[in-house]
Amino acid sequence: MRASQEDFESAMNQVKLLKKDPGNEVKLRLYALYKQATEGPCNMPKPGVFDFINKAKWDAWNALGSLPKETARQNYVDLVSSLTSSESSSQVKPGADREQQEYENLVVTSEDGITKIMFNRPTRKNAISTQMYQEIMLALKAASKDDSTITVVTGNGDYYCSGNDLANFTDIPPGGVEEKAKQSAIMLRDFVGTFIDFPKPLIAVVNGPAVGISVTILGLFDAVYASDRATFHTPFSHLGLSPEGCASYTFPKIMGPAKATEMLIFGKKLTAGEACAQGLVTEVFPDSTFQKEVWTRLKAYSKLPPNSMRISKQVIRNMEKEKLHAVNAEESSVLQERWLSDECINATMNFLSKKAKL
Ligand SMILES: CCCCCCCCCCC/C=C/C(=O)SCCNC(=O)CCNC(=O)[C@H](O)C(C)(C)COP(=O)(O)OP(=O)(O)OC[C@H]1O[C@@H](n2cnc3c(N)ncnc32)[C@H](O)[C@@H]1OP(=O)(O)O
Repeated sequence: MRASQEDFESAMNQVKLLKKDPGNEVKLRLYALYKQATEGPCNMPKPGVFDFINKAKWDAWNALGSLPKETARQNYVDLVSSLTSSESSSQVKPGADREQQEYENLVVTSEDGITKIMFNRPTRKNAISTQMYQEIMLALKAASKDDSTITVVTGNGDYYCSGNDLANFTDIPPGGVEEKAKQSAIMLRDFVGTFIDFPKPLIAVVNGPAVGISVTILGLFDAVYASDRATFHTPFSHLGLSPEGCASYTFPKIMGPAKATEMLIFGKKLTAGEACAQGLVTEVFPDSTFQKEVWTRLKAYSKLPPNSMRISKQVIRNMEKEKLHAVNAEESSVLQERWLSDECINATMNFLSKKAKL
């Protein structure tokens, strides 16, 4: 069942009762979802650049694109529910393993045996900044030790994730671009390694389009549920790059070398249905019932015996671990060179100077 008007109104009241300020990103998200749910797609003229507050609100609302009113209403109710439950769980067990760490770019909640890690930069289509890579690693490490039985990764807003934040290329340290490439290769290897070693069932709830590294690492998840609005795009050649996230190994295994070539070399964008037919996605749901159906199923899975699930995952995955770490190291080292290539620098500059989009 979808969130009713009554659920929506009750969520609006609960927001007023929040004890803790949820922070500007979340408040903007609530504003945008409220406007989308009540008025539909953004219909206001874009405020001037110096009208900071209204520009931020406009950006947040506009970022929701053509998200249907009902989905926005549901997402609003879900977001409020995650805020209120994180407040009440920290009241019930302060200082215990349910304690929530503060993240700037993620919303992490733990409820019903499920830890949910939600990418939370909707105005940037959830692009992964350097800080966000670190936060995702921290959140996964915490989830591996908490008392939840399964861990879910999802996105806030109309996108699941638009991949690496291309602005990461502009933050060059005193050691120069070579030093930046070296540090980035280490960070990338650690980031992907955290997924390879994750001990519990790891599930992606792909709520919208997914790009780049957010697609490649899906090969390291245990199940991938997608809305029929989701697409899967790895435009590495267009960006002068090469695959990461172990996709050079997992994708040919999952879908066969020819289909993997179309995605990883030619940058073919797959619909959710195509990705499911090729084995990258477990199941596709209509967007209108996506959240409801997926979370009902996940709640049922989270009640299965946790040790049995962990051990089964080990049995399924452990034989591959050594190979996956070797692939990860090789992909990261190849990328370290690629980032310094003219092909990559030109593609990134074209995007950042707004001359190109995917
Ligand atoms: C020296 C070496 C340093 C290396 C550091 C790297 C570290 C690890 C790297 C790991 C390897 C990962 C590889 C990848 O993930 S490759 C994929 C990269 N992603 C992209 O190329 C996507 C780029 N974005 C787009 O093409 C479009 O934004 C998109 C199609 C996703 C959406 O288009 P739409 O028109 O719907 O929305 P907007 O473009 O208006 O987006 C809203 C604002 O968000 C900004 N945005 C979106 N995605 C990104 C992104 N990936 N990086 C940076 N910014 C992004 C977009 O620019 C808009 O901003 P403005 O409102 O300011 O215009």
